Amino acid sequence: MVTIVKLGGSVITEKDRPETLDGEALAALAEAIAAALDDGAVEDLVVVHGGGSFGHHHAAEHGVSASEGIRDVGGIMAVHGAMKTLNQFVLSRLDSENVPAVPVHPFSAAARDADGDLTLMTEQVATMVDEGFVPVLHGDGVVHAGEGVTVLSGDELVTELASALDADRVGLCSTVPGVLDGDDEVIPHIDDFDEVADALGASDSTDVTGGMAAKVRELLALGSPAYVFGPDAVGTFLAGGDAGTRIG
Ligand SMILES: Nc1ncnc2c1ncn2[C@@H]1O[C@H](COP(=O)(O)OP(=O)(O)OP(=O)(O)O)[C@@H](O)[C@H]1O
Ligand SMILES: C=C(C)CCOP(=O)(O)O
Repeated sequence: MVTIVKLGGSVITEKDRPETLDGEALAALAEAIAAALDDGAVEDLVVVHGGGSFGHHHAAEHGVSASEGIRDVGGIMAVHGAMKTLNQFVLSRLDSENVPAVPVHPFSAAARDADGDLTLMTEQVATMVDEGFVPVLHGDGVVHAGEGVTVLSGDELVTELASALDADRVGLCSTVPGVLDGDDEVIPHIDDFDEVADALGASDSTDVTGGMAAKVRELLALGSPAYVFGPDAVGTFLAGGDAGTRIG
């Protein structure tokens, strides 16, 4: 019974201030994860986190996105280094809650072909889970045939991992309480992109990977239901309840 949860970069960082952590938000999420593992609500857990003001700031500055690559090693390392720093904060916060969290840096475990299709190594993630660890992956740079290095979003990692590990539950925790309609009400269920396309926009802050529209698209492509919810609902999601918007 594998659960995958993505901690949105816009939740765990102050997205409009470069390389600024939202320590309180991260601590609350780490506590909720620890509680769900302690009381057995979740058995096998994989955590992914986004870029927030660590990844997206450097990606925008160096002109790299999920489709436009760069070859300048200084720029590549600025993005990757910032993401490793954020990953260290997440690991350390989970460790303080006694969650057995270990890192996986996707830069060294993934590649895109010339069409942009991703290959991600997942054997190590599966073995970590089998051995009782909680792997923590993150949005990163990825080597891309013909482009140099492009951005690999945490959302894309979530969908890859969900199929590879045959996940039972997938959740994206963002700043919003769910996917919102034109009146800012949470849409309880989405099973068709076109029905909600008009309401789906980009991110409010610097984000090179596409905001809510890209998330909904990726999650609809999954075989299993996925949820988009706000930080207050992470416990409900981990406990197996309906949180925010169900997609698929
Ligand atoms: N219809 C919509 N419903 C909800 N949010 C929307 C909608 N359209 C656009 N958004 C924007 O999408 C944002 C969520 O996407 P974003 O990629 O910024 O979040 P994240 O995954 O938490 O961050 P990161 O990409 O850094 O991990 C919301 O904060 C909001 O600004
Ligand atoms: C910008 C980088 C490096 C990470 C993007 O991951 P996301 O925040 O999940 O879209």
